[in-house]
Amino acid sequence: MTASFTPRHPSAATEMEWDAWGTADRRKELGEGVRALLQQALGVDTRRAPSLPETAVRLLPSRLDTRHRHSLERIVGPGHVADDDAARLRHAGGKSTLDLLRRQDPGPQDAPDAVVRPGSHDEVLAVLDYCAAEAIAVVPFGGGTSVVGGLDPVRGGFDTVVAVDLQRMNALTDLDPVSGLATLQAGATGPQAEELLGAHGFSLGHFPQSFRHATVGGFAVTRSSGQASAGYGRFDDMVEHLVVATPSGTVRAGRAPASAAGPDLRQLFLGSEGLFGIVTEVGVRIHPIPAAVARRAWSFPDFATGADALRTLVQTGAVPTVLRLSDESETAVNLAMHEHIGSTAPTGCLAVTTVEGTADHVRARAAEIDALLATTGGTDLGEEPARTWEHGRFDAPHLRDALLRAGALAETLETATTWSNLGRLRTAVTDALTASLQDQGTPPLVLCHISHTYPTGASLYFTVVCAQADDPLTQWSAAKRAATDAIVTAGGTVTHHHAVGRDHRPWMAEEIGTLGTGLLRAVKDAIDPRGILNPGKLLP
Ligand SMILES: Cc1cc2nc3c(=O)[nH]c(=O)nc-3n(C[C@H](O)[C@H](O)[C@H](O)COP(=O)(O)OP(=O)(O)OC[C@H]3O[C@@H](n4cnc5c(N)ncnc54)[C@H](O)[C@@H]3O)c2cc1C
Repeated sequence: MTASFTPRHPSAATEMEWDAWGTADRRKELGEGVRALLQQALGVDTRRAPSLPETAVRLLPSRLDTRHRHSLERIVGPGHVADDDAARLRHAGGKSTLDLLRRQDPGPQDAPDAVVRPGSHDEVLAVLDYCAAEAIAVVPFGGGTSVVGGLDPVRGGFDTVVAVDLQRMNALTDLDPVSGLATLQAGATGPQAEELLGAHGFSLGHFPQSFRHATVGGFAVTRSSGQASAGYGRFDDMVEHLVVATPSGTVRAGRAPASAAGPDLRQLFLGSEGLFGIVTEVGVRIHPIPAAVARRAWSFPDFATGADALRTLVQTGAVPTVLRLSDESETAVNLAMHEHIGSTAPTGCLAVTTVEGTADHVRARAAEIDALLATTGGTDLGEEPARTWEHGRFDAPHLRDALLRAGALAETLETATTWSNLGRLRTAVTDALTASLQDQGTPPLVLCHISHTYPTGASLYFTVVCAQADDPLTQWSAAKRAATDAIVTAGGTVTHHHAVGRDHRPWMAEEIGTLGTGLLRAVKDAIDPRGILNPGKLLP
């Protein structure tokens, strides 16, 4: 701890809608033109029933008995244990399309029996101690943005399950500007972290699409990757230390700037998805707020040429802060949504680069990047399309809500592989999604982009839109299963940044092998011998 630092809390976070992404003030509706297009091109029945009001949803009754309620209140304080239906419904799952469809079920829906909101590391420890002693399952809850079923209230053989929500733990507790290090409590959301660091002239540089609501602890335990990952790295690259409350005590993992004192314990907790403990504090590398930003958009004649250009950039070391490439379909859809891009952009594949830093760094690096992309098949589209992308980059999930309300099925999935395998994997996943949904009578539109790049490979992010079938949960589950099987067969990872949760769990043994899952199971048994933490997720 830096001697003179006084911990600071940020402004309050905004709470998401119970049945949609984000807050109501950002809600979007589809224009008549888009609805007509969905009807004509995909056969979407845009006159489907309107969404269910909250008053029509029934939950299974809470099983938290009065004794447990009073005991938990004694630990976290009165007012910080909620077992009313409004709180339980808002903690019943994450924000995948399956989650949002499940919220439309009049019920009875399953939900955690109560929501517990501790205010300190010691309170988290005491809650875990109590739950282990009383055999109560615990689902750690950050921002509630999981898209892989990581927050499902799985009881795992226990009678009672509680969500432990970290929203009260959102302070900046330490800052070392000389070393470029900050310590944040795990419940700070993306905007709260930026507000706290921004007051000191720093930024975290982590901007996933879920930035507005996801938390620092959630980023760590899901190994999140933000849109500026080319420049600032994945979240797991940024973590200097973690403090974790477990049913067996406290673990502090990691030491700056580096250490050779045995295996790196941080790696056990990064990606642990709440199975090994509750992360209460995250020490992160921070950056001065950039003095300058250069933005540029490019058009490539096809995806293969564009991907090759990105590879050349990354392997040459001329890496921008943001680097992304949309395929032909995604570019065409974006053009349809933003007519002003369409007036200047040729068809093909849109790429966006931004470079951040000091004015001199930005000028030199942008010139290097521009020269490389111009000689690798890119046509310079100027700054405007890149600005348009940046402006709307956190809003796409609202479009998904509007599509779902209009009778379309819309969902995303992601993977990563080596550069040499990228084309094969993209084709395999696109074909699997198309075949599965076509067979179900709902031919899809499949869009793809690259948004995270490495010297050895890149991620692929797919967006799927089609008409909703009568049972959209079964429809999407079948398509997702086909896509994940194709990913595994074609040599991709089951997840590049969304994590495993409940949805990718059936493929975990193929991903890391049976000895690998056995090793993780042994760690779990050592830390959480009663198995109360997040049952039914990550480990098969
Ligand atoms: C619209 C949308 C866009 C997204 N875009 C991106 C993206 O660009 N990049 C990306 O990486 N991800 C993205 N995601 C996925 C999601 O936002 C990330 O997985 C995020 O890191 C989760 O953080 P959270 O605070 O919301 O965690 P939650 O969703 O609350 O929890 C996720 C998992 O972590 C566990 N957990 C949460 N906090 C803790 C803690 N402190 N200690 C232990 N366990 C904990 C939970 O039990 C759960 O299993 C997106 C999701 C949505 C809905």
